[in-house]
Amino acid sequence: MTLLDIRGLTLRTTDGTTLVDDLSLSLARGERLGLIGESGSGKSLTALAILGLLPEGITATGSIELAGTQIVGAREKHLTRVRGRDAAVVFQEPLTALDPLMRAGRQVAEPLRRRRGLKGAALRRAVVDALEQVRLTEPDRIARSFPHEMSGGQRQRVALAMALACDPKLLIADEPTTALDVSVQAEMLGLLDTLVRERDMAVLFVSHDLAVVARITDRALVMRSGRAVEEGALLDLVRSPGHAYTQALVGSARRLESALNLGEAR
Ligand SMILES: Nc1ncnc2c1ncn2[C@@H]1O[C@H](COP(=O)(O)OP(=O)(O)OP(=O)(O)O)[C@@H](O)[C@H]1O
Repeated sequence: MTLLDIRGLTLRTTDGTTLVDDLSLSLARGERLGLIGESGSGKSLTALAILGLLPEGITATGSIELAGTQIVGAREKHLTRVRGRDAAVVFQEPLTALDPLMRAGRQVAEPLRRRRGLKGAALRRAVVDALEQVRLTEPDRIARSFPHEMSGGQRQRVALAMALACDPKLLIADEPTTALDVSVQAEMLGLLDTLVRERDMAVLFVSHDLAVVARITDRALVMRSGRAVEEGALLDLVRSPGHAYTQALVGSARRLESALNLGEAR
């Protein structure tokens, strides 16, 4: 069953510049897709458009149907219902999602309270549970900490806990590990893979790094200058890129060998 269906999505600035041009893609429940392309190719804007979170001055035309709701042109009231329940996002920089002045526990509590109507002791238990699920040791201490008192990896886990809190059908991960150092990055990708598998969630994984995408998904769409240039199985894209741009991406993938090995192991 189709969960996300994007048809002819075009994103333009008010001065008429086209940033994403006639993009179409679809994702079934539980399915995973990588969105690959170099910086500026339109990946993040596409991810934001799915949640109706486009920045001021950028307008969308075309269609984005998410779990039966048309997102393009939807009222904020409808979008609020969709966010968290149907789709949630984890960004590259967890500080985008986290309020620097609020303890982590309160931030994780917010979606749980709003969506599940939990309060008091039940809410406190759910917060600790959510922090444990993202494998944060000492969840009680983390719950009492402010973002600046945590490591980058811990902050990203808290952001992931918030995104997962309402059990969304689709998790959009926009370069969620790029800001982390390599060993923390590998751990985070492993965790993401496990949590999403356990929950049977669909994933749209945005990255410029083929090796990273290969850890999470085996199908990808390649974007260049706002357009989809190629889509297919990651292994096929790596082994026989049909488009010169994909070829260049593959050529520049520093850890191509590991991408292939991981792809084969899946
Ligand atoms: N608020 C904005 N107003 C005008 N142009 C924007 C805005 N946000 C992004 N853009 C432009 O839209 C294009 C696509 O940006 P987008 O952030 O989607 O790319 P990306 O592929 O995600 O790149 P990165 O990996 O660097 O995040 C870029 O040319 C960018 O400069």
